[in-house]
Amino acid sequence: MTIVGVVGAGVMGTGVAQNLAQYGYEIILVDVSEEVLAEARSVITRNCRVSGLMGGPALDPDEILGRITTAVGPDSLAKADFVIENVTEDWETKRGVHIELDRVLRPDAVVIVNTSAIPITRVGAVGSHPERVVGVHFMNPVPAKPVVELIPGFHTSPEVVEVTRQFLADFGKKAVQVKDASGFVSNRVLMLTVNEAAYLVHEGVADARSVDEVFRGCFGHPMGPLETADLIGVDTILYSVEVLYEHYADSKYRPCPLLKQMNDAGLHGRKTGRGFYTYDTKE
Ligand SMILES: NC(=O)c1ccc[n+]([C@@H]2O[C@H](COP(=O)([O-])OP(=O)(O)OC[C@H]3O[C@@H](n4cnc5c(N)ncnc54)[C@H](O)[C@@H]3O)[C@@H](O)[C@H]2O)c1
Repeated sequence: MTIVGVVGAGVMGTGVAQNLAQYGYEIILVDVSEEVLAEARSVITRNCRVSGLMGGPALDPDEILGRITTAVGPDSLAKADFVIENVTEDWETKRGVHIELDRVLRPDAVVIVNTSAIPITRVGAVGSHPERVVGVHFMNPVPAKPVVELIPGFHTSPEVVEVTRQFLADFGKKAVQVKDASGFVSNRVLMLTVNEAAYLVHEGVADARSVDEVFRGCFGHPMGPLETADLIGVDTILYSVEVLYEHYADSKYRPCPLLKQMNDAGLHGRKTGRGFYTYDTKE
């Protein structure tokens, strides 16, 4: 039985854990506190209940949660074959977690980094086995998105890339391999778009609803950029734009002040019930 550690039980970690559990994997889901893990279990329960209604498979929450063990801190990951790290998009946080993972994991465990924009080579350099560190940029919501970006770092071994590609295929994900450049393919474009859309609201050119309506109505996008920001998390958008700005030292990635203010005010989007739009968090 393949054991998968999932580190970070936020928007992405809960999606990754649920999706793997749907395929019968045994999951150890790790975060910083019992409170966060309890909330993660309720999010997974809620998402399983609505899965069938949203066009996904009908899921029994008890069966899915029965395959997910939760733990505070990384020590229980010593037996994991794969670890998927999904912690906050902040370099010092990711760095601290990878130092810990390097300490507890078996040397042959594969370490998958789920990040919006942080270069995989930079993460690999934190531990003593950069050859087993590989990037996988999952899309949100994870169970509903069949394609991911697969990103080898400078030192990632070809064997680890192939083992990861197969592991992804085994839970229904097609991997598009891209090179290790901050933001990869998807977020070099998406984060610029969302950041510029936030500037339109910040400058009073249009309100959020009008911005999104232009993208949906004129271009046929299923969601506008600001609805997408709320789905991703306004905090994660800001952190990702900051990573791009710092990495490329290019002013085209200058973060919109409105994103900073919303982040400070706790308007993080769907996960906090309010972002560019307001949500019923019990949905
Ligand atoms: N939200 C998206 O749409 C999306 C899509 C693709 C990739 N990503 C990337 O996935 C990663 C996670 O994003 P998210 O949206 O789930 O963020 P999130 O803020 O929803 O969740 C992050 C989780 O990490 C936890 N965490 C922080 N420090 C930790 C530590 N030391 N040990 C264990 N857990 C810790 C937090 O408590 C939180 O539960 C980020 O790198 C992000 O850029 C996000």
